[in-house]
Amino acid sequence: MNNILTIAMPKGRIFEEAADLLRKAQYQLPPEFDESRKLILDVPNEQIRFILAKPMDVATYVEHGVADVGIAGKDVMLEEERDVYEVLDLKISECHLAVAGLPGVKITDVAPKVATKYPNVASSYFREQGEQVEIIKLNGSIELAPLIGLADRIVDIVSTGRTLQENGLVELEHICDITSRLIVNPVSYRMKDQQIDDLVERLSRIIGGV
Ligand SMILES: Nc1ncnc2c1ncn2[C@@H]1O[C@H](COP(=O)(O)OP(=O)(O)OP(=O)(O)O)[C@@H](O)[C@H]1O
Ligand SMILES: O=P(O)(O)OC[C@H]1O[C@H](OP(=O)(O)OP(=O)(O)O)[C@H](O)[C@@H]1O
Repeated sequence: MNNILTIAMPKGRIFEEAADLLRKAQYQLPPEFDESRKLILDVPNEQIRFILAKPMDVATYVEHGVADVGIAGKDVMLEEERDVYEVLDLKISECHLAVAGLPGVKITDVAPKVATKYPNVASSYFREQGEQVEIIKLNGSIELAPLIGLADRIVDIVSTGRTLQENGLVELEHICDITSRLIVNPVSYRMKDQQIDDLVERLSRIIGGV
């Protein structure tokens, strides 16, 4: 194992907040970080490499050890059980998972349809509630499903509530709060303990506001 610490960064909406956190923790970031289309970026004269992945895939890179650490939403961690350590709540990209639907609709089906990007989270939530449902997996624009008659309800991320509101939907049940987490490959944690402890400590100081 080499001495370069590879950090898997999620592209998309977490990216900016995560990069800000690293900058505040005095990490030097690659000069072309914000505007490049490159997917592997090294920091000159530092033992750090960044890879840019889809948010849903970050834990896959970390689990397979091609990235030592990564930043992933708790929603992703709940949906796909991964053999990684979740070491720090970064308290960024705050949102929550909720059940939503059209207001005032009485569901009479034995197994109402639930559309979601999170089939495992949704299945276990309704199982715990003792409700039988049929899960329909979608990859985005989840709010469309009840509007067009594909599903009776949805399980999705809510942040400002704007998407629900503008589509005439209401939140019915709060499932859990979501933030982004720092995740670590178990072997890397043993082999690169100093670099990873340093990262955790520096980030903790920023998150804790010290
Ligand atoms: N509206 C939101 N507000 C705040 N955080 C969000 C919101 N939607 C998602 N998140 C968090 O950000 C993470 C990444 O979301 P993002 O939309 O960038 O990726 P994605 O869902 O894979 O989108 P896409 O498939 O369009 O790339 C999610 O896993 C979740 O933790
Ligand atoms: O409460 P709000 O602030 O409106 O945010 C919630 C929306 O954000 C996410 O969608 P995203 O923008 O990632 O698009 P998607 O439909 O492609 O998943 C999520 O799936 C909701 O649709």
